[in-house]
Amino acid sequence: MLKIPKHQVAGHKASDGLLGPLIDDSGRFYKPLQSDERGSKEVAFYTSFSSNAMVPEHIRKFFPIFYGTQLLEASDGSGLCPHIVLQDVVSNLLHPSIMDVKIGSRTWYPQAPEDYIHKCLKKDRETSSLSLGFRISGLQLYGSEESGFWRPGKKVVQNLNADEVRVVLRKFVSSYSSADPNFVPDCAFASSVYGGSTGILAQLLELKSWFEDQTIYHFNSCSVLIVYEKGSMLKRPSSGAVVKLVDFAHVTEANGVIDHNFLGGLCSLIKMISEILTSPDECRTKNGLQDSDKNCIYIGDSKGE
Ligand SMILES: O=P(O)(O)O[C@@H]1[C@@H](OP(=O)(O)O)[C@H](OP(=O)(O)O)[C@H](O)[C@H](OP(=O)(O)O)[C@H]1OP(=O)(O)O
Ligand SMILES: Nc1ncnc2c1ncn2[C@@H]1O[C@H](COP(=O)(O)OP(=O)(O)O)[C@@H](O)[C@H]1O
Repeated sequence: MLKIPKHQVAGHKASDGLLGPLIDDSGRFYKPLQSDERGSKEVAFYTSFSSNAMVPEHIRKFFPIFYGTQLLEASDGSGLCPHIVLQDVVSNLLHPSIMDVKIGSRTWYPQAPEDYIHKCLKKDRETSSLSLGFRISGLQLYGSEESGFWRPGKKVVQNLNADEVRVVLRKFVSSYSSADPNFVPDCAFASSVYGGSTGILAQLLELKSWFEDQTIYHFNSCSVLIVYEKGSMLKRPSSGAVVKLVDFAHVTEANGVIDHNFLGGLCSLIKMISEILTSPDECRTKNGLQDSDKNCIYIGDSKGE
């Protein structure tokens, strides 16, 4: 049976009669094709990517598996609508902590209509995209059985400045997560989630080495999803943290040109995560009290939509 995903952190959502993705119990994620060219462009990307022999095999793990398209009853009640059928990358997780990081200081693509470029430019300027080369588009952090999930509002998350983004990347791997403004990130899981030979940093570096070479696609406005199961982390120190790329509605052909925009944003994210690994204690003062100026950035709760 199709249902609304519980763990979707950004993008168009299926609720209140709106068109959005659906999932089922078999581990598939059904993303409806938007009525303009965005849907068909995303299908075209997945079709091209799936059969492109120039894409190295080890890079495919960074993309959800593509199972074609399927006509399904749309979530908004408008009737049958084609959906892109994808691997649901969080289907095997009970308490996933998820971060959607939109990569690139520029989220528009050169051939886009002028009004669309203006809309994107405005968002890029008002968020950390311009200063950092990426912005957090959506976030959910699992705290504990008692506190459940912390899902700061979409606009609040997107409008974080560079310093606030730094703190959120620390909170993402901390043992406690909440909207409490006094919450000081302890980075307790930094080494097991971000670090290690298979952790997030290693995966991002592997992806980066491909982006240093690949001149097939420009991944405009595409996101890196960072996911790990915190529930199990509380019991055993193995996070199974993964990086997946999502949202290919604005991918364009690279025509032999490096995707500098994506590569630059990726390098910036890598640098920030590396810094957390080299100084995980930065958020704690020597006597254990919080440094309220620097570390206790309150990023609101789920009412901030
Ligand atoms: O707010 P809007 O109306 O610009 O909505 C954005 C969408 O534009 P649309 O309205 O469909 O043309 C926009 O769609 P496109 O990327 O332009 O296809 C995104 O869904 C964006 O969400 P996110 O930044 O990817 O998480 C959406 O942004 P947020 O709602 O997350 O700000
Ligand atoms: N394959 C997937 N499996 C699980 N969740 C996904 C998948 N693709 C996207 N999502 C979730 O949906 C959100 C929005 O996806 P996205 O493709 O960016 O949609 P939109 O085009 O509406 O912006 C992501 O932040 C993530 O939470």
